[in-house]
Amino acid sequence: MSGRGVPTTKLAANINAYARQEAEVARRVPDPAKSGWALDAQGVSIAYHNSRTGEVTKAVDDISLKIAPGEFVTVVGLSGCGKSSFLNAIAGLVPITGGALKAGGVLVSKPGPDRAVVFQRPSLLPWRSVIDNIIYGLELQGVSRKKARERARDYIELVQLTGVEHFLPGALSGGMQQRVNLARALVCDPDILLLDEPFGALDAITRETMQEELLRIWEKTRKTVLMVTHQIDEAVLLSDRVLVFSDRPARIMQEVAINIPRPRSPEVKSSSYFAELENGIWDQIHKTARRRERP
Ligand SMILES: Nc1ncnc2c1ncn2[C@@H]1O[C@H](COP(=O)(O)OP(=O)(O)OP(=O)(O)O)[C@@H](O)[C@H]1O
Repeated sequence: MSGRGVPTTKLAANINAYARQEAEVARRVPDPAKSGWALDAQGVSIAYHNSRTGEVTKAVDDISLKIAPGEFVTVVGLSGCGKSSFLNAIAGLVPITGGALKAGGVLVSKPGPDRAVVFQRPSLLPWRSVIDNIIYGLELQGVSRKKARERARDYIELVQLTGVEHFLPGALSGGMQQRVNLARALVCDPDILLLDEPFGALDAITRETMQEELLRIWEKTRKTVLMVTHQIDEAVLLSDRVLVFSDRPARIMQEVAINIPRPRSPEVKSSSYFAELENGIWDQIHKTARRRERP
């Protein structure tokens, strides 16, 4: 890093932040070192190069982050700061241009069944029934339709779609379609679940229901989750840690440990501790927004 001309003070601050993250995770997660890190990002940078104009857009700058197996980590930040770029890089959909990114100890170079992504829009195949949408990924992996359908039953129950499994997606509400999307991701039994504003397209009431559902599903599956959201209360309710990204190019500006006992229910939102966490995160985001507004 020093070879790239990073000032010593900046380097020390990065190393300290990284060490703090590691210590914090180690405190809350029983033994991450034994099973290895679910995600290990070291100095990750992402830049987009427009071959037509020659313009380079730096989206992510020097992000270091370790996520332990079974942790639920959420990223928040201003629109366009680089959140999805970081998530897409972990998914193997966007190449990193600096640093190193490992999932389950293996360098990420392309998408893989160990990482499943749920986007804001369900993008279901309209001609396939609910169950056949859920098993699509399994079929692509070579699992027979019979076996895939058997495996899908548990997940249909988990996301509470029993009774509508033979419906076409067009007959489902937005919330139900997103349940299908979640089941489709979970049925492949990924090590990491990447959620990019999964409830961003839903109305407020459905979103609250889905947050509760995700809490319940996470309790049952204990998947490692990295989620991007614009909803600060959603981030606090669901996560073990919330990362506040700076404005573009994104860096980790603040890391907030959410020490609310689990299992959690939405009632925790009315506690003063919840409000304190939420307000602290909002303050950071507002500061960044004000900086962006300045000419
Ligand atoms: N494929 C791409 N090619 C060029 N620039 C891109 C590409 N994808 C994203 N960008 C740019 O990178 C920056 C970060 O985008 P990104 O989508 O990661 O931000 P975000 O924080 O997820 O935004 P939002 O919250 O609005 O979804 C933006 O300036 C965006 O225009």
